[in-house]
Amino acid sequence: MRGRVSGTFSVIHRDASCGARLGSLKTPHGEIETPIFMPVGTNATVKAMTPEDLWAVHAQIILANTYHLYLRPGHRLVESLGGLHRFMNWSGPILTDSGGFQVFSLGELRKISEEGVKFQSHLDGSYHVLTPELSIKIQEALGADIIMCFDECPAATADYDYVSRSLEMTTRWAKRCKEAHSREGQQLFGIIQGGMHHDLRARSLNEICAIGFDGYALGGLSVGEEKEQMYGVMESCAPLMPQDAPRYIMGIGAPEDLVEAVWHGFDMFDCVMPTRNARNGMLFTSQGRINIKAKAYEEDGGPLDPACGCHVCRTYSRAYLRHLYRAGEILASQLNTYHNLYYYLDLMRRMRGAIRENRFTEFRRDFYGSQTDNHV
Ligand SMILES: O=c1nc[nH]c2cc3[nH]c(NCCN4CCCCC4)nc3cc12
Repeated sequence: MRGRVSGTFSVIHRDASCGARLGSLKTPHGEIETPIFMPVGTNATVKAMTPEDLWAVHAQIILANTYHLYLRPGHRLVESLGGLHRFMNWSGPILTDSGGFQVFSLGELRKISEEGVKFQSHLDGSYHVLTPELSIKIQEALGADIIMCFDECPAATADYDYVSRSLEMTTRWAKRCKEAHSREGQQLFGIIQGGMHHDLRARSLNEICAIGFDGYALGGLSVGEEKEQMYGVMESCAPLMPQDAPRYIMGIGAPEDLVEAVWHGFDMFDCVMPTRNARNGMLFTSQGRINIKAKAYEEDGGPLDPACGCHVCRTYSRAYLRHLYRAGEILASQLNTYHNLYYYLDLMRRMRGAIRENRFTEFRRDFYGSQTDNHV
């Protein structure tokens, strides 16, 4: 069992008007400025983006998934070829999710027990058992800079008693994960559960923090709950979480969710929204979301977002992006993804600037005013 990787995270500045803070997180593959958004690279690729594109949109750290890489191509193969960084030619930091959430969102015929989760692969129906120990060994073999404890994410509809019993097992699994983890320099984050119940959240938070990890994540969110419930959990948990460790909310989220979470004092985020929406023609702009396939853009020779400095907005017209999408061209996914990730990462950069200048509360107010969400 490894102790905490000391001295990797420091809070550089706090905005006195709210919970927002500027941080620095050191990893074996580089230093990360927080608050930060992590593009999702599930199968060892951020879909439609080359590593060069990721650097160009100022990505600092990306996420990959244990469940997917274990099933295909296999963590031992990736390890034998030099690890995930070498395999995908990404020299920056990587965080891997532990697989529990994906087993429940993708796996077939799952059976959960104290040992772990039995499931059938969604790829070929083969049978597998994912345990806390195996999840840690897979993530160590992949060589991620930050790895996550194996946990259970209860459905948003789970009742109080189920959520209570589930968080207790997640705590027992977290202890097993810490016991199994031995890779020097690799950070292990704990995951806090408890559903939408503030008393259960506090219990899970105290139990996970008592074990001691290099960072702490809120799990069990963005699973279909109302925004008010999500924001309520953020508000109740942030003040209870260690001040001197990174705070990560898994699966979050839309731009407005990121602004709200940073305001409460969270540091790290991941979500498929910018990349998945891009492939569906839903693009994020300074004026809100637009649907590029709308007829309104058929003859629009202007930039996707006049306020955006990205290569796509400086080079192509909305009419061209609409044409590519309607023609089913591969370039549509590439250009749309490039812009959406640039928008997300530039939003994080703008939030860091607002914190640095103690004006994050004003930033949050102005952001809500700007998002007309016209959905045209
Ligand atoms: O409790 C969790 N433990 C481990 N990993 C997780 C990943 C998660 N991802 C999400 N939500 C993803 C929601 N996303 C939003 C955009 C559309 C596709 C689904 N919640 C999560 C909770 C967990």
